[in-house]
Amino acid sequence: MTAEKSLKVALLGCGTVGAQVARILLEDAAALADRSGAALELTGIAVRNTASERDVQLPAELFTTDANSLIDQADVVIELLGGLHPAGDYIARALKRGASVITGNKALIAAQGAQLNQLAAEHGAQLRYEAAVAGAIPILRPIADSLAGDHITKVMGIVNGTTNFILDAMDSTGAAFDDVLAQAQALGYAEADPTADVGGHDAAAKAAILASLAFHTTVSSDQVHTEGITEVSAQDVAAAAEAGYVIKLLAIAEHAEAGVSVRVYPSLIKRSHPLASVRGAFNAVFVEAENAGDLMFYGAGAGGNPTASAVMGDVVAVARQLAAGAGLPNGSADQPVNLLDFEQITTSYWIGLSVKDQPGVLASIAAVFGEHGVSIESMSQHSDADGEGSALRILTHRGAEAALRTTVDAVAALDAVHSVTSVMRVEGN
Ligand SMILES: NC(=O)C1=CN([C@@H]2O[C@H](COP(=O)(O)OP(=O)(O)OC[C@H]3O[C@@H](n4cnc5c(N)ncnc54)[C@H](O)[C@@H]3O)[C@@H](O)[C@H]2O)C=CC1
Ligand SMILES: N[C@@H](CC=O)C(=O)O
Ligand code: NA
Repeated sequence: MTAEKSLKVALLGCGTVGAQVARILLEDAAALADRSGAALELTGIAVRNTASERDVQLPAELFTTDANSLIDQADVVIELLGGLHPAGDYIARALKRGASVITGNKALIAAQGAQLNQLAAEHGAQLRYEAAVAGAIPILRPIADSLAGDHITKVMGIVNGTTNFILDAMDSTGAAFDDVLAQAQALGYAEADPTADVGGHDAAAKAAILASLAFHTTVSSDQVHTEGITEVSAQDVAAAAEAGYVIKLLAIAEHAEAGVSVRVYPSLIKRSHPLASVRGAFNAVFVEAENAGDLMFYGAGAGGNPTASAVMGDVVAVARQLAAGAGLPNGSADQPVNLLDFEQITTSYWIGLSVKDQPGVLASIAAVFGEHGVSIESMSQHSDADGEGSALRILTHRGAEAALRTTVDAVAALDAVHSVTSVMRVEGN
């Protein structure tokens, strides 16, 4: 079948993801036209340097440094530059012209998604960003469309491939943090500035987008409590493994009666939990909804080809709408929600202590927990590596974050305690 309509597609960026998107647009042109109902004509690729060497061979005449001219003649703009500027300006320019936009830029959407969605709606354009969260995994459309008739109560998952790759390698091979990060960068998983990955900010942007769609509201990344994995040591990983746990960087968005909480932190989960088996740069997202119950989405969370697949899914969806001449409402109604302070959330703690090996120590520590109303689920004691004292590991029942923190501070102040060697939250118990 030959498509009668033709849509001009402008691509901004030809890095890890952009190059694969260009390849698919050119290689799969016939199939894409069939599925879209319109031929997708790649009119140009905006880059910084037209003469740069690239991994994918693409026709030289497509490259330009003039992004604005490309945007100004496009029906569809694919933004794969990353960063807030100039990506945000280019997207706004396209939407104001009524051109639809596809992006994988979670940092931008988590910061300015509400304004950009508004701009799209005002100009009858579409803005789609499935690639921005959990790479290839279809997660935003299931949340925004398939579950639109339900009430989502919780979204919890591993949404950063780089940190999962690092934590997995530390767990399975005992590899050092820096070596594994370099591998993740070479494989195209990491952000241009990898501190966005290891500092938890990339996952926080994704958590904000997930919470916004799941709870029909606007949550921005600066409202997400964010802790990265830079403080997770090889000793933490080994101690967790010994106790039957694995450490994962989790993004959690919860809608309870008291309000909404959105947070990212490294967390212990039991080895038997499905999230524990998410290896390498894979991602997995659990969604709990009132009527649907529990759903799990799993797949490649990063990398050029997987992410390009999500981009292309959005391109075809947009093209179908444009070919059919139909408009599509963007996102869902913005409802105000009460965002909880991080101190108000409930979680359980796994605490490692180095203590003096003398009578009465356990009783004094247990007393502090009792005084703060935090109950202990289990406690184990081993000799310290240096034989100077004892290593204690305490798992608490769920309690308010504020109470757990004050308890740790009070325990640290005890004479019998040399140091607090690790504090980590436990999820999925
Ligand atoms: N790599 C991955 O696994 C994933 C990436 N993403 C997102 O996709 C987007 C692109 O990511 P990657 O392809 O990995 O990044 P990248 O760094 O490999 O590619 C970006 C390209 O854009 C170019 N660029 C930046 N600013 C420019 C400008 N002003 N004008 C022209 N060219 C410019 C850079 O030189 C680079 O070649 C980012 O928003 C990223 O967060 C989303 C999901 C997964
Ligand atoms: N840097 C990100 C890329 C995908 O979003 C990651 O590691 O997950
Ligand atoms: Na996705």
